[in-house]
Amino acid sequence: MKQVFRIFFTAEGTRPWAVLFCLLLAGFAEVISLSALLPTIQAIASEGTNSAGSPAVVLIHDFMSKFGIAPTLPNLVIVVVVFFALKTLLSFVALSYAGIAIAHVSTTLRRQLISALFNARWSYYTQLHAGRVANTISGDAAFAAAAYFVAAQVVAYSIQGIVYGLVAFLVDWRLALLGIGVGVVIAAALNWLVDVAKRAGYKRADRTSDLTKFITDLINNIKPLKTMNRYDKLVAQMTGILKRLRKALATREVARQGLAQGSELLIIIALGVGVYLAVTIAKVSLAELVVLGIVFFQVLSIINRLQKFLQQAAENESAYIRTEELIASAVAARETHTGTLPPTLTKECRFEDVTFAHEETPVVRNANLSIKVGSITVLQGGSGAGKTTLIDLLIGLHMPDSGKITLDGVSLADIDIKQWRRSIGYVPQELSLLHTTIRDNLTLGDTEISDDAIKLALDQAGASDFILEMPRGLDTEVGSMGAKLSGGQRQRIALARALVTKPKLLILDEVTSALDPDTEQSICENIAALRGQYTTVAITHRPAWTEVATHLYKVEKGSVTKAHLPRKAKVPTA
Ligand SMILES: Nc1ncnc2c1ncn2[C@@H]1O[C@H](COP(=O)(O)OP(=O)(O)OP(=O)(O)O)[C@@H](O)[C@H]1O
Repeated sequence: MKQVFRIFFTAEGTRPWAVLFCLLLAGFAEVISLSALLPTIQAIASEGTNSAGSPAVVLIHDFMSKFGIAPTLPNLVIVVVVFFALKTLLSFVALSYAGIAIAHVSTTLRRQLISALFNARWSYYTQLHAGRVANTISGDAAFAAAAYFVAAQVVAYSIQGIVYGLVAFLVDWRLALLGIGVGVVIAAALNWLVDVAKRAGYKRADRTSDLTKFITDLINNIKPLKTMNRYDKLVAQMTGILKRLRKALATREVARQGLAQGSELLIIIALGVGVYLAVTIAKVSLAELVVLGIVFFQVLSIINRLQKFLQQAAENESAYIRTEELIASAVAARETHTGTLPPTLTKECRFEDVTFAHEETPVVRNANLSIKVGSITVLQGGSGAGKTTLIDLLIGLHMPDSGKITLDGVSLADIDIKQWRRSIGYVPQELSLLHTTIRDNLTLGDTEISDDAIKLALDQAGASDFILEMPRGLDTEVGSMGAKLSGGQRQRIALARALVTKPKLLILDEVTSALDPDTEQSICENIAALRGQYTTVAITHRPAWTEVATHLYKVEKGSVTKAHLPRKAKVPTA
């Protein structure tokens, strides 16, 4: 219940106080309308002034006399109808607004999540599961918005419940107390079903997330799994998750039905007992009995609906909480670069005694190296030696634990890191393309990149020929993660993507590992011909690269040493 109210009052951009104000006004209108009902029925039944002393009748008489309206039957009927219509209109406005705000809530949550994710530091992504993000963006955010709407309904019905309770007090306080007592007993008796639904809601959210994470992993690894026909054990694990999800859904449904049927039964019993006590013990008049009957029935059905909405809110609350948790974790992992200086690269990038550890494990130890502008610097070393980590430090994805990295003598810590990254062209080791066209993979949505720039980058990356042979050329769809292309074609498109913005620094991590020697040779020569224009750092063991390299460093267990080039760099004349 606490969470439900928190969601209603804190969901961004939903104007909870305006909604609450409308609902309170609606409640006030309903008190007037219902209070006018008692003298109206008395007048119709010609019961005279039997209940003239009832607080409800006093209230309505006072109210009407304030406005100079005589308490005649037609006037009373008008008050009942007008104020009931007013209540309906205000409730309609408040709940319609809350309904419209659903889209706003889900959009806001999604926007917050996307923004937080893209501003998080690199180490956060290494733990983040793509499936969880996909599940939250597509599913949980929508459920979370539903949680907000249901929370608004809970608030609306809570106010209505209070209003009816108040009217019951105005008619006959003893019976009102009895009715409210019965309502509380019914609510308490069935509350465990709300808890059951809440637990089922959390299980549903977690199992759905597990399922999405699992299936995302399987699809990403589908080729080896299918090739080796080894997916059956993993699919069996997924069946386990499906079973648990089905159980959570079944529990939720049983709890829902139990609540619906159970509360109906208890309401009928309570009404029967209430009418009997009202007639035999309290000896209320017919008019009072009718009004109390209406009020009781309404109070009990409000409790019924309130519990139903509370149950729904409890089910959906899990999605809201999980979405908030993911946003909070991404916000907590926000990159904390404070540098503001514009990056320049006219002389060199330097590593000065740089040390870095992943968690507790040292990966880079007192590294010193210099990447001269216009050079082709090759890093070589065994697997796990720390080459990619050195590059990640240069990009600013990690910050050194000690020592510093400088650009033209200025510490990277003082440089505007986003601007620095805008001047880097990067081809990662594990490359994967976006599921769109070749053109979109090159421009990455930047409409200012011209077709001429694209053509030049493709030529430099040795990708023009095979694209020209494709019937749809640049508009060819590359498939999921680029699966419709060969490994070498993907590498060349990734290289063209890095070159298309004419970066200051070109970082190539095993960029030609999937290419035949001739294609690799021609790419190396292209890069060598561009030596004056680009500063290139390449992680590679391929001889074609050492032939064009101007500097060579060996990386072993995180230590960097300068090495001699096997032979003088062969630099073709441009
Ligand atoms: N995010 C991380 N968290 C913890 N340890 C990591 C992380 N990334 C890399 N490592 C560890 O750091 C070490 C260096 O990894 P790195 O990727 O820099 O090696 P590499 O020289 O590029 O290897 P390869 O040639 O195989 O790609 C490895 O032992 C690796 O397990």
